[in-house]
Amino acid sequence: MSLLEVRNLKTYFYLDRNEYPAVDDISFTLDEGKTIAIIGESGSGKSVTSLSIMGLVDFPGKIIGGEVYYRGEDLLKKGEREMQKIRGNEIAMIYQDPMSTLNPMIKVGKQIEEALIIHKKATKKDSKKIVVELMKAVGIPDGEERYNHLPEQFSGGMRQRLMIAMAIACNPKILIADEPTTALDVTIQAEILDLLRNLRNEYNMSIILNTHDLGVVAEMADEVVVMYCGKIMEIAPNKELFKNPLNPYTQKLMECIPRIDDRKKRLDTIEGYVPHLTELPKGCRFSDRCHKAFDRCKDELPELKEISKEHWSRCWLHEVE
Ligand SMILES: Nc1ncnc2c1ncn2[C@@H]1O[C@H](COP(=O)(O)OP(=O)(O)OP(=O)(O)O)[C@@H](O)[C@H]1O
Repeated sequence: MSLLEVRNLKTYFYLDRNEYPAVDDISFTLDEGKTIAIIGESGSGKSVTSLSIMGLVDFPGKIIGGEVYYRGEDLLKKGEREMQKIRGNEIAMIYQDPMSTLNPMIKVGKQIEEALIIHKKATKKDSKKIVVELMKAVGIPDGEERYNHLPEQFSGGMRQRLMIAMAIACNPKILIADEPTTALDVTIQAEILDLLRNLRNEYNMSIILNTHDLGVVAEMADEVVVMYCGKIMEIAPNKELFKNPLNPYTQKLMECIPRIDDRKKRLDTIEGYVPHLTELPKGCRFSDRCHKAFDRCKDELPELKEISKEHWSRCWLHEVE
């Protein structure tokens, strides 16, 4: 049994009496100790997928179908109380902007401690010791002293480390990292990725990594899910995907991989733009921008099919090749 199994998940937004399929019937599994990367341009549904797993989708969004099995139990059937026990404790999330998680008015040590006191019923004395250890584990020395500092006294990279310390405080089985390095400069990005990799190995965590950055994917992921406009376009093991991208969308993303001397360039250089959910093409969602599209692509949505072992792709080209 996989640690996490997302099955036919559908999360739609409801605006002006219309429904918009932000996440549209997606399935994937995550095994213990593994990292799955979800990639795709802005608006493809990566964050909404993560929020759906965490039970954090708010109005006007709604999960309207599917299952999210964690250790065999469907999280979508759990009430808010049960989900509060799971969030932070079993599945934790880090975001692009640490200040969305850190309270600017509260000492950082206290903030990291909170989860330990709530979920692990740790005493004040024990928890302070654990917090100092956690700070050390994420690369913040002098924890005893820095425990009492406010978030503003830390640099951007250090705040990211604090957020990671908060996320791993209860030793979660799954860490969801939503664009964890996008806002950081290149050297700090590399340090944070190293940290995540080390923590994954040390704590035997599984990671769901949302990113635009294929360089990050190549270094971190065991498996890759490529999303576009709410649909999975391709899934494959990491090496296989980079060696043999089957879907024209993935191929285009790969063409946009920044060169080593230009790492900051992001993946938004495919010609055209991601259609808004209000104006999705009738057929394949990528058909308007696809260099290989033909008539059928404009009219009918292809299924996601296993083209070779563990390598799935959604494209009519596979039927004619
Ligand atoms: N609160 C909301 N109300 C309406 N639509 C929303 C809301 N949140 C997300 N969406 C829509 O859902 C779709 C998926 O958004 P999502 O944030 O998951 O994309 P993403 O792949 O994570 O993009 P990014 O890389 O920019 O974070 C987008 O079309 C977005 O406009």
